[in-house]
Amino acid sequence: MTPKHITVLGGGLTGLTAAYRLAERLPSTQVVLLEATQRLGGWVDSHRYPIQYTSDGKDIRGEIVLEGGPRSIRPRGSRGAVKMLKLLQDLDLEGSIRPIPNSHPSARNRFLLGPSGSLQALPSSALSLLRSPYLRDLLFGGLTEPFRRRSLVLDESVDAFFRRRLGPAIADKLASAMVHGIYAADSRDVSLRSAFPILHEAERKRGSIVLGMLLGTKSPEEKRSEKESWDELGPLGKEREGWSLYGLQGGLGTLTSRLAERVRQLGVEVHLGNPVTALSMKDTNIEVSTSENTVLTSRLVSALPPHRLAPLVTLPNLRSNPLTSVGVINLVFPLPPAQVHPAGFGYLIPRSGPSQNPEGVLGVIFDSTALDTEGEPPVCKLTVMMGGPYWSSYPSTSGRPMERPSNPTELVSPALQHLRRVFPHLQDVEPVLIRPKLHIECIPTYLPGHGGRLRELHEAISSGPWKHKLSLVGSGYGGIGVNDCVGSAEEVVDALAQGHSATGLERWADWS
Ligand SMILES: C=Cc1c2[nH]c(c1C)Cc1[nH]c(c(CCC(=O)O)c1C)Cc1[nH]c(c(C)c1CCC(=O)O)Cc1[nH]c(c(C)c1C=C)C2
Repeated sequence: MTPKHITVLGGGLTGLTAAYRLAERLPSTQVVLLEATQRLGGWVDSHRYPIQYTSDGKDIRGEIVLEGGPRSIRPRGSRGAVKMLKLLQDLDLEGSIRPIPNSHPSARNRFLLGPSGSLQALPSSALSLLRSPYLRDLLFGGLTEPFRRRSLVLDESVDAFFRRRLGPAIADKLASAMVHGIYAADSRDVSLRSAFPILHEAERKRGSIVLGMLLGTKSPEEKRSEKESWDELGPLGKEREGWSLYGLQGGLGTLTSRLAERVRQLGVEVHLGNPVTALSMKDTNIEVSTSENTVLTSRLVSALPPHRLAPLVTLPNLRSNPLTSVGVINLVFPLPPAQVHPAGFGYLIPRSGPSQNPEGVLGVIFDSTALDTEGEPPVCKLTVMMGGPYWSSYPSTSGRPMERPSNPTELVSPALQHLRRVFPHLQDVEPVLIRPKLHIECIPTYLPGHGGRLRELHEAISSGPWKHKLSLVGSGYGGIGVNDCVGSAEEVVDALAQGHSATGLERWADWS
């Protein structure tokens, strides 16, 4: 039966996608969207800024886009990748897609910051591997990896997995940096199976990562259904094969703004500044109390981070994962990027001690060459990402807790200090624009055992008072990427629109 009334909790990308699809696919259902803050869009944070400076006696003016949160989207890899492109098509945003081709410097040139403070290119081809400082570690790790024994443990940390299969050098240098760049967390804390399921599957099915990558891990049925869903996108499904990543004109905020617009056009009741204070059952309905009013609803779709839902419901495992906080500092220098850094995506910094990395920086993005900046003045845009595991000791593996600043402006001086050490050319150049942001508890750290805990949560919803009433979506559960978030919302709405019930956690029902 079609629910009469559905309330979506949380107005970030996931909640907006859920509200939009519900309103579109269930036109006779009243959809309400409750957002605690005064703004829709969540961690997506794109802004346009005017820029003006003088260079060689010339007055330079223009506008630039800065991203304080996620900035690019992968056109492959996760279940949500195809759903994201379909969403962009349905929102008439196909023309705003700015692809980064596979041949673009940002796809090919990715760096690690070495212990001596110099940039080391990550190999992107067989030839570049031969010149890579990681040649020995990668060759030794890669050649011996297929002969290493499988683990009997159900889940382990990313660090333990890489150490076991590829040796300590790869675990310390590459894996720790990769986890900094995605989870802003310590690789010793993050579950391999939840964060990189493809690597877990490669070992389980082929006994080796190398063989898994060479031979693949998907069944013919899985490959066929994946191909069918890409084909449904029409020519775009083919075009995206040539892309490494894509952005959107105006930044990812273009997507959340369009969603917000459509949600309102479709008649969704949007309440801002309205945090939920209590949830309780009233016969077959749920009473949702907020600081302002009370709504009686037949179903809830929660896009809240699990720890925010935890005080409102009696369900297990909602507080099991810690969250990391990240300092994101956008800096704009009045110089052409080529005078500062090599063209490329940016660099990540492996786990390092206070003498090498006193500021606790995780990585730096070369925004001017990482994404399409057509039409912008020739400035050098850099984003310094800092904090994460260096600001927390949970579960105490980082070993060097630094105090998290309380005010974003405190991030500026360490970010500049770091950049001027790596790029001495910036020593005497003042930025023309600085935008520091402190994202408190923005990314969940999926600890080992996360999948098993999601199974318990799924069972608790399916068998208790929340049965047929509550769906969970968003980055707290099945993936932190923008594709994952959109994918989770789409899957739940698909089920509801077909008259099924969905906890949103069905994928974990058979986790063992
Ligand atoms: C606020 C900081 C974020 C950090 N990680 C994420 C955010 C929002 C989430 C994230 N970052 C990446 C992925 C994987 C790709 C995906 O599924 O979308 C996720 C989920 C990869 C990534 N990391 C950085 C960029 C620019 C990208 C996208 C490009 C790519 O996939 O190759 C840079 C970066 N992000 C963080 C740090 C510390 C960092 C350092 C340079 C944390």
